Amino acid sequence: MNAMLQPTIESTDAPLMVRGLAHSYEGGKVLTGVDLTLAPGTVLGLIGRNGAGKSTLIRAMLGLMQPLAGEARVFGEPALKLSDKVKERIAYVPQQPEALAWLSAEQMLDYVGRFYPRWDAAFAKAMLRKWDIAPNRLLAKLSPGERQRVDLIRALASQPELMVLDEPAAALDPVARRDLLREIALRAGDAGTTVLFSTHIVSDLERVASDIAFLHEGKLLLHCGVDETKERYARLWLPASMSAAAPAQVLSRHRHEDGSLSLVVERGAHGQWPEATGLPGARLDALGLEDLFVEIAG
Ligand SMILES: Nc1ncnc2c1ncn2[C@@H]1O[C@H](COP(=O)(O)OP(=O)(O)OP(=O)(O)O)[C@@H](O)[C@H]1O
Repeated sequence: MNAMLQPTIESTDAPLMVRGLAHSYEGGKVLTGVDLTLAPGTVLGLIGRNGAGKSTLIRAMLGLMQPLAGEARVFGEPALKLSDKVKERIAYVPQQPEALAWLSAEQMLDYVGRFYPRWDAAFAKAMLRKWDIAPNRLLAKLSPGERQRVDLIRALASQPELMVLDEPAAALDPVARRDLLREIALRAGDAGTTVLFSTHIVSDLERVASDIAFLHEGKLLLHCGVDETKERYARLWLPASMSAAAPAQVLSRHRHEDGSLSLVVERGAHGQWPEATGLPGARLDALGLEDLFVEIAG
């Protein structure tokens, strides 16, 4: 094989790796060429507007659906043909868990636990108590938030090397959400668990994620360290008289009624801001994560 075409060690061993992932539904294109490699121990927060394609990306990454194009690998194996050995190392919690709804919470956890060599039955029991789930209640009779809690307990108790959570906090109350974030941080810190979770809640990202990726218009933007975003991106405001000097490469561009421009700009390879930031009358503002997303997606 041509050395140039050989995959790097990083991409072949990565807990998750996708290249050129593209998918469309009847309504149109959702993913238009997504590349992502998750290094071991990363806690990646995937953010994007409703309908941006986060669930589709997650499902394609894990081989739960076949994308129209592209490649997805989990611990080096093709996602669509994962061996049982790799499946044991993964826990996935969908946005709306529905599986095994005819079992009680305790029955489901006992049953599923048999498939995981590192299953922590004591943890599962303790979490059911802590999160007020009656062990003998049927999953089908639980509220969406309770159902989501049971599935999160399942994921955590399996002590996976890779945990993928699709909007895990969506139906959780603030106390359970805080517990979950603490568990994620603990697992990532102590056991080096790799985590990917999608969310709309920027403060959750700031609390627990090491990295963020923003899914927008079918592509991943801003895939970088959470702390890095504040250093790397800013809002440049240019008065109308200077708008012709706006840089061509920007992440977003809004023209105001008075002709002035607001642009989200990025530092160059050597850490420099675009030249236009030095123009008389130009203003560069720092952006918090939430503002950054609103500027780009709004
Ligand atoms: N099975 C399907 N058939 C047709 N369209 C679909 C299907 N699944 C998703 N879509 C559409 O694809 C787009 C992306 O959906 P997806 O659920 O991946 O987005 P999301 O970012 O997870 O959204 P949300 O944040 O609202 O959960 C949406 O417009 C959705 O309506």
